[in-house]
Amino acid sequence: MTSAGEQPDRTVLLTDTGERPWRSANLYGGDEYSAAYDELTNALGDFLDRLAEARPETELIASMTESLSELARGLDPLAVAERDRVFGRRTDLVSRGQTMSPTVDLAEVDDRSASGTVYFGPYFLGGNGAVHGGAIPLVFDEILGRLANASGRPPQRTAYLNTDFRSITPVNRTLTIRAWLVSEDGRKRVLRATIHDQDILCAEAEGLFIALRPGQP
Ligand SMILES: CCCCCCCCCCCC(=O)SCCNC(=O)CCNC(=O)[C@H](O)C(C)(C)COP(=O)(O)OP(=O)(O)OC[C@H]1O[C@@H](n2cnc3c(N)ncnc32)[C@H](O)[C@@H]1OP(=O)(O)O
Repeated sequence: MTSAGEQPDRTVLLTDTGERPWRSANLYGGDEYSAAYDELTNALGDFLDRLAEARPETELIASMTESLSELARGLDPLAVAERDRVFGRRTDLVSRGQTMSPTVDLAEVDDRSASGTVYFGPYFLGGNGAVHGGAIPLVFDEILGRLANASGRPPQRTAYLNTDFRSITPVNRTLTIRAWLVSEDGRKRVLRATIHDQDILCAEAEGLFIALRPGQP
């Protein structure tokens, strides 16, 4: 633990270029708008990570609060209907243009499986170096949801998502994530996923996804 005033050890957090591992190469090949939006969500995620690590003085807290409030006020008149929003809807971006869950960077994806990496920064810390137990199902829902919805399948919703925490999931490490289709029966699709820290199984999950009927919300 770092006391107030000391610099936290960033050596495990940053690459030699000074970038956080999960903040690099975030494009699958999007357009200029996507690239700009990606930069925005990267900056926001980076801010959240640094805020989570910091112990600012009262004066800085007040000044950051004012800056953030001003930015929020600037966005107020720009609110649009859900279908027209950008946040979380950019499938051409590795992050999907969102900061709610850590970026799941999928290197291999086919109709039945997906694998890649995930990196939980300090924002996702639960305690004692372990990722918050709520953030892990979030990532499983993200990868299983993407796989369930892949390859032109009708939109799916998660009916259940059962997670087993097998050992702590460490923050600030690049972890391996895998997901695969287990079975398909009419509208029901069962998928499983794992997160590993090298050869250590951190967590695993099973999800049931149901294909929505036309008009079903
Ligand atoms: C930009 C894009 C990015 C894309 C990338 C996006 C990534 C993120 C994806 C996130 C996805 C989500 O989190 S979605 C948000 C979280 N989930 C939800 O809010 C879902 C809330 N629940 C529902 O809406 C509903 O319960 C449904 C749709 C799941 C099911 O309702 P339904 O359509 O009426 O179907 P129903 O007849 O009840 O069930 C169909 C069959 O499934 C079985 N079944 C249903 N629920 C269960 C259950 N919990 N456990 C066992 N079995 C179940 C039934 O017994 C039945 O079996 P049988 O009798 O036929 O054998």
